[in-house]
Amino acid sequence: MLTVRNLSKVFPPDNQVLSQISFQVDAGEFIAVIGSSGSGKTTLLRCISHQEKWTSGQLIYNSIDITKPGPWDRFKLGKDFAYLEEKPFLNRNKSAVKNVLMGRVYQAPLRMVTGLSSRNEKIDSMDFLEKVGLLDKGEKKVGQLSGGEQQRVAIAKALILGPKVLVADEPVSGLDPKSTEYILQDLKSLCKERHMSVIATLHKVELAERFATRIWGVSEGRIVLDIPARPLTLNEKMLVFGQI
Ligand SMILES: Nc1ncnc2c1ncn2[C@@H]1O[C@H](COP(=O)(O)OP(=O)(O)OP(=O)(O)O)[C@@H](O)[C@H]1O
Repeated sequence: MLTVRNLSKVFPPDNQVLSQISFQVDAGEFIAVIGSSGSGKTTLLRCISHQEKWTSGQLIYNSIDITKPGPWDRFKLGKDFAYLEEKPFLNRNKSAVKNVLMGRVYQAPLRMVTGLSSRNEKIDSMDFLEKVGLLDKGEKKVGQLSGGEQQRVAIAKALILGPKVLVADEPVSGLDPKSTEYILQDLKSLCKERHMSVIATLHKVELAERFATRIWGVSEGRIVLDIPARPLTLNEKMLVFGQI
């Protein structure tokens, strides 16, 4: 479904952050990306989701080369790829339902500007909030929700366009164990039930081992480990993190 060949990224003037990365992602995979701070995980995710320009390499999505997307490809990418930043932008003064609807900006830009939404759109938005266990908080202002709840609103917002690929940078960083469990379980179910692919950085190895279907270990801008998810051996941890 998604193929990357020889992705390299150099930040000017000469900071080579990713080197010759290649991989293939199938529908329904939940890939956890682990690695030390500064190894290039965020840059990799930003490149995959076209948040960052590639220095070289090729990106093929469903047999189409989208390395340098034109306007139509960009529109399609906006629908099929969702990028969830570590600190996603949410409007704290608007309700959870309204925030989720803002994820529809591609489909109804004018309505999003005017702030009006139809009854059906509201129901759609509530459906997605229900999926992340937040239906009862739909009318609350986002600023009044906990960090974990806000993250779940951001996930619902990312999901409302029905993406095929969700790229998430540290979706559970700073969250308590219960919210962490809830969100990762959610993502896992979405992969299984909707055949969505998730590529997410996770700072704790045991979370990657428990929830993902595949683990990538990134070190110095390369994927040095690519295995079906299972408990890592000490050698594998050393390969990814160096001396531990
Ligand atoms: N916009 C940028 N301009 C220049 N250098 C950058 C830029 N973004 C990232 N880098 C550099 O790329 C390297 C990798 O950063 P990246 O954020 O991808 O690492 P990471 O593995 O996600 O780290 P962390 O776990 O701490 O978030 C770092 O040395 C960083 O300074």
